[in-house]
Amino acid sequence: MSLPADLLPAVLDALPDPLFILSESGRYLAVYGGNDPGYYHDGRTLVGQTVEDLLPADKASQVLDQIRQSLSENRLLKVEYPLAAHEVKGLESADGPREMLWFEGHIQPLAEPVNGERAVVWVARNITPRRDLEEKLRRASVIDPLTGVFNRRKLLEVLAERFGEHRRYGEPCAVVMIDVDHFKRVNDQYGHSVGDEVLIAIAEIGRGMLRENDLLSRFGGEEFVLVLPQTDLDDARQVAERFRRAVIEGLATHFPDIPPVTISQGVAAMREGDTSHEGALHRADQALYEAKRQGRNRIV
Ligand SMILES: Nc1nc2c(ncn2[C@@H]2O[C@H](COP(=O)(O)OP(=O)(O)OP(=O)(O)O)[C@@H](O)[C@H]2O)c(=O)[nH]1
Repeated sequence: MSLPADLLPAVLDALPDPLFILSESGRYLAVYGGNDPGYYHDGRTLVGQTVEDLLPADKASQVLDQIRQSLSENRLLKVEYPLAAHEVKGLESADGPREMLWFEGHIQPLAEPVNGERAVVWVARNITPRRDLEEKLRRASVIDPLTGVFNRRKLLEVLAERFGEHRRYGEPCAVVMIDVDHFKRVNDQYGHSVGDEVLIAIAEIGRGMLRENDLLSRFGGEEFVLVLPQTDLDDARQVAERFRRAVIEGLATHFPDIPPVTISQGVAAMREGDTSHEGALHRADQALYEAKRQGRNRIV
């Protein structure tokens, strides 16, 4: 059984995702489907105009390139791109989502020219929820959920990168290992949730005082690691000292009812002879151990 031919326009209009017929020169020749304003704006007003008339210059030129690529390779081309209604002339106040959306475009050359010009069928699917989820997962894979600073996995990734730069270009890089002193007592006397809040506060204090390229990470438990690119041992020691003071002051303000909480820190720098990033990390860990041994609340 085949569908009656006169049903075809209704079918095209019922397509869940919008379908554009675009000429090689970027003119919207027809628009079908995509009628749900929860996902799409009504694109019928675009017909007759070109992508250069309607889109910001960089996006228009990207669309033209993609149309030409699909035509010249004569194949289905899949692309992903962000676009917001306010970027498309004529759609600024149309019904539909207002935020920046992500689309997956499927571009297929048409077998026949239209008005003497080659053309493509461009189906645009709103994939914003999927992109949002991907972004959340990407963040979750590198962020410590309690404190919001980077996790150990990201730390090791960045340290390896920095070590590469150190070995190739001699870029200095310092590592500071930080451990909360007598943290078990905080947990035991004031409860685990107060302990958690102390860790969150330390992370916040750290984030507030670091440079953009510095990386603060939670190594595990009550241990944090700072990576300081372009920093030698002396400068790193000064950063650690500022951090030590900031933590004491910050925690005293946040938690006036608990005795002062301090941190011990081990500082090390990448150096010649290191065969991996593990070298500086290991020395920082040993220095931290020594700081604890010497009585805590100090930097070695
Ligand atoms: N609240 C809280 N406590 C944690 C977390 N992770 C680890 N801890 C606690 O951190 C404490 C670490 O204790 P220890 O390794 O004995 O060290 P410390 O008491 O800090 O003593 P020093 O390091 O020797 O100064 C343990 O009580 C752990 O349960 C966490 O995510 N939240």
